[in-house]
Formats: sequence, C-alpha cells, structure tokens
Amino acid sequence: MYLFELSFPLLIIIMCFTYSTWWYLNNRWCKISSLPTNWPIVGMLPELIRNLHRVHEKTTEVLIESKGTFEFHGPVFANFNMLGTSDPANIHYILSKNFSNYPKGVEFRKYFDIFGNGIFSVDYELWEIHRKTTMYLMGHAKFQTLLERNIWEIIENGLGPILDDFAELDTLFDLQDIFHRFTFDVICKLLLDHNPKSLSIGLHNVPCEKAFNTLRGFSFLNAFIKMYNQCTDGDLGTLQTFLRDTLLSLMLGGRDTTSAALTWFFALMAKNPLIEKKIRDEIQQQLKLVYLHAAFCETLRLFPSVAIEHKLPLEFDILPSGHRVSPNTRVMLLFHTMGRMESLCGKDCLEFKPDRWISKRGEIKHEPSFKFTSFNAGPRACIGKEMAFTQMKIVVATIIHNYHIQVEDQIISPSSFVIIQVKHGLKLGSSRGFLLCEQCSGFKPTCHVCFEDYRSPLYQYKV
Ligand code: HEM
Repeated sequence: MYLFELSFPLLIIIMCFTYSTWWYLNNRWCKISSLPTNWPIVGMLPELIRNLHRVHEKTTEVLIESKGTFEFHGPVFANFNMLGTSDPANIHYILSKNFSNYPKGVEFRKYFDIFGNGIFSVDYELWEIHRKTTMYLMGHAKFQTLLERNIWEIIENGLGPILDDFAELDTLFDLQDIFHRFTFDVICKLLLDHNPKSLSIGLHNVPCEKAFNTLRGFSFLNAFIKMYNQCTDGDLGTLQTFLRDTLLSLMLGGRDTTSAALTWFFALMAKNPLIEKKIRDEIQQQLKLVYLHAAFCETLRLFPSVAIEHKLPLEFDILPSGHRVSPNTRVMLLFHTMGRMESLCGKDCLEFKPDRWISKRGEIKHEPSFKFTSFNAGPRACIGKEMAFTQMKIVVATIIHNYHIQVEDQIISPSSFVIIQVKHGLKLGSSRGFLLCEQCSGFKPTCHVCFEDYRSPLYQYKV
C-alpha cells in the first residue's frame, strides 16, 4: 500500500512526460501547417507566447488555414479559451443579426478600465444613451463646419510650422508621433474647446489631464452633463468621473485610430509612388478626391486601425459556420485577417490597389460593412467615420500638395496591439525626403496665415 502511494505520483509524472514528448515529436516532424499545437495542460499558450511580437500575422495565417474560424485552447485551469473568426457570415451574425446575444461583456471593461463608463466599454441602456447623445452631437448642422475650422487652425498653427521646422533643420522625425499629436489636438479642441498645443515647436509632452483641467462651457460638455443628470442608473459615479470616462473614450477612440490610418497611408504611399502621383494630380486638379478616398479604404482594408473586436456571448449559440459558443467563450472578431482573405478580397488581396474601390462610373464602390469591417458593423458601427475621413483628407491633401514625402529605409511592420500602429514609428528624413514643392515655399507665406484669403486649390476642394 505504502509502495503504491509512493509510486502513484511518479506514474502520473511519467505519463505526462511521455505524452508531452509524444506530442512534441509528433508535431516537430509532421507539422507543415501553421495551426498551433494543443499541448497537454498548457494548451496553445506556448505558440501564442512565441508569436506575441507578430500576433496579427500569426492569427491571419491560422485563420486562413482554418477557413475563417479557429478555436484557441488556453491552459487547462486558466479559462482562456477563445474562438477567433474572420468569416463574414459569422461577423454579420454577431455584429448585426444576433447583436443582443453578443455584448462586449464585463471582461472587456476589466481589461480596458481606462474607458470606465465611456461608450466603448459599456453595454445595454447606458451604451444606448451614450450612442444617442454622441450621434446627435456629431450629426448637428454646425458640427462639420466646426470640425473643419478646428482642423485648419491646427494645421496653420501646429502641423505647418512643425513640418517647416523639420525641413529647415534637416532632422529625422517620426511621422506617427506627429499624427498622434495632430489628432490629439484636433479632438481636444473639438470636445473641450481647448487646444493643448502638443504640436508646437520642440514637441513637448502634454499630459492628457491638463486638457481636462481647463474645461470650458461647450456644447459637447453640456450635452454630456445633461445626459448624466437624466440617467437614473446610480452606477455612474460622480459627474467628474463620468465626464472623464465619456470624453476620454471619445478622445482615445478618435485619436489613435485616425493617426494609425494616416501613418499607414504614408507608409504605403512610400512604396507606391505612382499611386501617390495620381493622388497629387487629383488634388492639384481640384477634383472630388475619389481616388484619395479609395486609397484610404484600401489602407484600412490592409491595416484596419482596430484589428480585433471582443465579444462575450450571453447564451449558448451556434454560429453560421457551425461553431458552438457558450457564455464562457471569448469571441474575437479578427478584422486584420478579413482584408487578407482571398475568398473575400480576391487573389490580389495582399496588393495595395485603390482602384478596386472605384466603380466603372468613377464612384466609390459600396462594400457591406460586415465585409469591410474597418469601421465595425451593425448597431455599434463607428460614429466617427465621416469625421475621420474629413480629417485624413485635409491632412493628406495639405501634405501631399506642399511636400514630397520620402520614407527612410526601415522595416515597417504592425505592432501587436488592438490598435495597429506602425511598430517603432515611421521615420522620415527631412533632407532627402522632405522637399518643398516648386511653386510653394512652405506653409507660412501661402495659405495658413489667413485662410479666408487662401487661394490655393487646396482650400477650394470639397472634402
Ligand atoms: C480611421 C479612423 C477610425 C477607425 C478605423 C475607427 C474604427 C472604429 C471601430 C472598429 C469601432 C468599433 C470598436 C469597438 O466596438 O470595439 C469604432 C467605434 C467607435 N468609433 Fe471609430 N474609428 C475611427 C475614427 C473615429 C473618430 C474620429 C471618432 C470620433 C470621436 C470615432 C468614434 C467612435 C465611437 C464613439 C465608437 C463607439 C461606437 C459604439 O460602440 O456604439 N471613431 N470605431
């Protein structure tokens, strides 16, 4: 009996060791596929850790091999199982057809507690109130005028002088950092009526909170205060925390997404000079910027700013692909993979081709949002899509019209976060790659002193 007690744990250890060795050898010799091995006890965690630096690329390989949906098994006792999908039928089902069964869930709130009770992390009634209020504000007749005025003001006083300064000093700079600062200043000015001037010569750090300390009466703020007072759900915390959550969510949601898209756009432009020329011609001929719009769609297809969306089902369900989900299954919607699926975007899906977005009549082709998910789909689709396009078009037209951008030799790859940035930034060399065009001696004397009198074609084009 004593001998049995002693040898039993030993037996378990030997069995585990043999099983693991068998798995290892089996997979090492037989494996040609990119699907992760489901190891005893630790599940697929080792493969995840091994690919942490290239999560989006690995996920794409796995999903393409598994025809759009894959079950990830985490360690046995960790409750870390997930179902990843890029199948448009599943995406349509989860985001629209059975929307009510797929809230973001409490987990999302835990991971992204920075959003607090803001629109990105809440579900149900509070989300509905947030959405209604924000949509009302962004749909207001004066919103577009205010937005464009703010963007031009920040170009005139921030972006323009900074870019001129880099050109004069002949220094290397990170375009991604510049776009971060630009979109931060724009969204702060819009929401808080305060320009934190993070885009000033010297590029000083501006703490986020500083902007919140100088809140002044502004319609966005007043509307959210009114919304707070109307909410009877006692879970909202103080007015100050509620406003912080609400505004911070909009600031983060509107800032990093737009700056990432702008950075990828220029990264792709650097590799496609013919496309850049076409866009430059379109701007100079004061056309309607259809081709530029198509180039943005194409950028976001390949590098959707939000790569992953997280859902936690309320009840057991069967997805259109036949996969079962339970209330414990984390469902990951993998937007980065969708733009790289031959079945969805064609054999040339990895190529950057804005023309695929233009119809025979020269208009932008409409793609259903559950196929082109860069702005999400269904009831939680992005509210700021038009705002993002306006911002991106003005910035790109301004830069392309005034400068010739040339990217330094560097490896450009996506970061492994939910928001896909360019890993390590996008470095530009001002001496070689940052030349003023012939007719224009920079921002200052031409357009940005007083844009009322501005006669450049730039000011006249329609965004
Ligand atoms: C290129 C730029 C942008 C992209 C690619 C983008 C993409 C997205 C995506 C994928 C979502 C869904 C996220 C989720 O539910 O987890 C989303 C939601 C949202 N976006 Fe954007 N966005 C962009 C710019 C903006 C801007 C400028 C704003 C303005 C503040 C904005 C406001 C919002 C809001 C409020 C939501 C939440 C909608 C809801 O949950 O009902 N976005 N966006």
